[in-house]
Amino acid sequence: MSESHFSEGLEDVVAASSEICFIDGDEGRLVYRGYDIHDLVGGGSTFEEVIYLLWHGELPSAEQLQSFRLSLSSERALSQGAMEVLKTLPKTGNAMEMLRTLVSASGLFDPDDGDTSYDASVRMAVRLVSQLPTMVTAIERYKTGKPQIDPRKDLSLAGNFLYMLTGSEPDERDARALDIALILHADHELNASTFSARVTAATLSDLYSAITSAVGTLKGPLHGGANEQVMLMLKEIGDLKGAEAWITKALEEKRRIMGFGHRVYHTEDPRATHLRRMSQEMGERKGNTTYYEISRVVESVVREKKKLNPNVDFYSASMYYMMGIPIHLFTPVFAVSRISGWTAHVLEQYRHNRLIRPRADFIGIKRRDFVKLEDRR
Ligand SMILES: CC(=O)SCCNC(=O)CCNC(=O)[C@H](O)C(C)(C)COP(=O)(O)OP(=O)(O)OC[C@H]1O[C@@H](n2cnc3c(N)ncnc32)[C@H](O)[C@@H]1OP(=O)(O)O
Ligand SMILES: O=C([O-])CC(=O)C(=O)O
Repeated sequence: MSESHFSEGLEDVVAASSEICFIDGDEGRLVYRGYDIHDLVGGGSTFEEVIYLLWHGELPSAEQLQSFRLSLSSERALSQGAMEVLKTLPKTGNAMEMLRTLVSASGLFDPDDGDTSYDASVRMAVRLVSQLPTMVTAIERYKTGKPQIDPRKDLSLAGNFLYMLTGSEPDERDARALDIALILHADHELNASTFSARVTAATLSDLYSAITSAVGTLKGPLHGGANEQVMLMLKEIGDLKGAEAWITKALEEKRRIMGFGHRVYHTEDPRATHLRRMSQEMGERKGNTTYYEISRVVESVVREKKKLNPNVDFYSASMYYMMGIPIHLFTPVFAVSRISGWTAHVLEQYRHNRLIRPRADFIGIKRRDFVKLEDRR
């Protein structure tokens, strides 16, 4: 294979055709099924509407949305089997690893398990989107030794997540902020986790297997795991006074600054534009803008010295933190949103499937004479 065929990290390689999500990396546009995320957020769309849009290609009518919400909210409870599996996991375990395990285990308890039809996969997708928030909050309550809380059907997906996490009636403004964050994280074309879901689906493996692959891929700090690393960095910086010196030194030491840079965007990530404003608003409402202000200093130094823009993970970190979400749940919350995109992509893969199997640019030794064990030194 010649070198010209090879792109390190598959940069700019087109690996699938898709109708779901369009990114213009030069203009900084993110579009779900033709709708710009700025219009969805500004127009008062909801995460449930966006899930419907990603799956069906159209925004729902009021009637369709009502019945869609009902179908989602009636599938929120985890299976007894999945709850039993949770109890066997170490309480100190990494929350994303626990989520990956619960997703995988839930497949075995799904009533459609073993049914390889497309319709069964759609029913599984409904269950997964509905149950991921329950899995994440069940993990947190298990880790902290708190009693489990049954999901409520009358709340939005975002509101019910906050209710199950805290056990109290969610603040409407917090629920809407989370709802917007879920819209913003819902899909992003062939990002690493979606790609891994599609690779698994393309072998005609089941939806749970594909999503288990995706959760494992999202966990990494170069992908969804970056939001937790951002918050740990902001806490290490600690106060506004030392922020500029801290980040300048980190850049001098050639450290990778989490929450900055992107493979596709060469300009501001359009999601960061919303999340910057939301981080400020959340900080002001909760009476502490320190982490927002530190973030602004970090952003301005990284922009000036490295010409790198913040990505979706940078301002979501301080926004979630001020909302009271524990740092180790930031990436699981990303998964609560991205499950909508993952499932949309897996279903699209099933509809037009071909095995995904690239080649490697082999740089090892191609032929050697075998040496018997007794003759090796
Ligand atoms: C939801 C998401 O997945 S959004 C991304 C979340 N990940 C992060 O925030 C982690 C930090 N960012 C990064 O590591 C990268 O920008 C990535 C992984 C997102 C994209 O990386 P790539 O397109 O592969 O760029 P790559 O890693 O090759 O870096 C290119 C150059 O920019 C530099 N660079 C890129 N991002 C950063 C960063 N965040 N901090 C410091 N330098 C950086 C690299 O050091 C490299 O410099 P060099 O050529 O002098 O060695
Ligand atoms: O697209 C990517 O490579 C990463 C990203 O921003 C996302 O998954 O939201």
